[in-house]
Amino acid sequence: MSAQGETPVSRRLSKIKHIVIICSGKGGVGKSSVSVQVALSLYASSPNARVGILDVDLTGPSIPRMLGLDGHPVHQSTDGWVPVYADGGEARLACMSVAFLLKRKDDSVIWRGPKKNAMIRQFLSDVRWGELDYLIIDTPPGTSDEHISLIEHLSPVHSRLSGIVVTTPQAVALLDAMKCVSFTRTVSLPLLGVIENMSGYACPCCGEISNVFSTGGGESMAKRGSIPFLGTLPIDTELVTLLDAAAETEQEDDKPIEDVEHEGFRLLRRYKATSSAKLFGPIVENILSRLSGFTAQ
Ligand SMILES: Nc1ncnc2c1ncn2[C@@H]1O[C@H](COP(=O)(O)OP(=O)(O)OP(=O)(O)O)[C@@H](O)[C@H]1O
Ligand code: SF4
Repeated sequence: MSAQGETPVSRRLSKIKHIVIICSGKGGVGKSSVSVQVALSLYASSPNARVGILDVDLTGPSIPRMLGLDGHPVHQSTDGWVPVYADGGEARLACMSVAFLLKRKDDSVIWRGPKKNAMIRQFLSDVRWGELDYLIIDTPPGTSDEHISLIEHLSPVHSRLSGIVVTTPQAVALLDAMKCVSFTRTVSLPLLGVIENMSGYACPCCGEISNVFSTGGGESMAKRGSIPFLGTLPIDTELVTLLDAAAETEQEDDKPIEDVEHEGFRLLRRYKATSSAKLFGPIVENILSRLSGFTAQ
């Protein structure tokens, strides 16, 4: 750290207004899908919004696949790694993930803590994020090496840091979500709130929400823990179709992947008009209003 308290991370992230860490107690509750929806909704919230999404789920990176960016190379510039832009030349939605660094998309990452820590430091200090309104960070489930590294490296920019906990309504997920909340308290990470995912089922024909399993558990957990509740998301088949369509982008044999109009562009164009975006609307409103409160603090 320099005399002024600056670090390579704080210098690199100096033009980012809000950094939001998305976590979950349990795996498979939809944390990465929610991270993508937060990024897409913030991107769509204003024609000038600049958003970054950093995937630190190092052993199970799924953000590039969900954004239709699988297979895109990351370029090195004299000023560090250039992120992959989901919106091409507009450069308002930047993405970085270990998946971009793997030779093959089914290669596995088997790293111990120190190597993960070094990778996360590099993502924060060596990626040319530039000016962003929001940097969304998708993390692995639970509270692991990745979370501890993130919190440590981000400590110089703590005043711009906040978190969101994603859970499903089932008791076992809620118990793990509460452990995650307890971790955020231990490391003094202020929470924007809790999102309850897969809460009921949205009928693809009429949009009616049916409560096939339990619902409301996330909200009552938030109440009990005195944490803001950001909203519920139903099991949403349109979202799955949308993200799966993006994931299925195949590179045409005769074109370099940078020249292919990848599914990411189409996803961005389509997302705003989907019922998934409408379902996410109240949540992104709550996030924006909580973030404006953070700035005022
Ligand atoms: N609201 C939803 N409606 C329907 N399917 C969903 C919803 N949220 C997530 N899914 C699906 O559930 C699966 C798991 O989601 P996702 O990968 O986002 O979970 P995760 O919590 O990030 O998982 P991991 O533990 O692997 O990090 C994906 O196939 C995703 O498309
Ligand atoms: S919610 Fe309505 S449209 Fe959907 S399956 Fe049931 S009856 Fe049909």
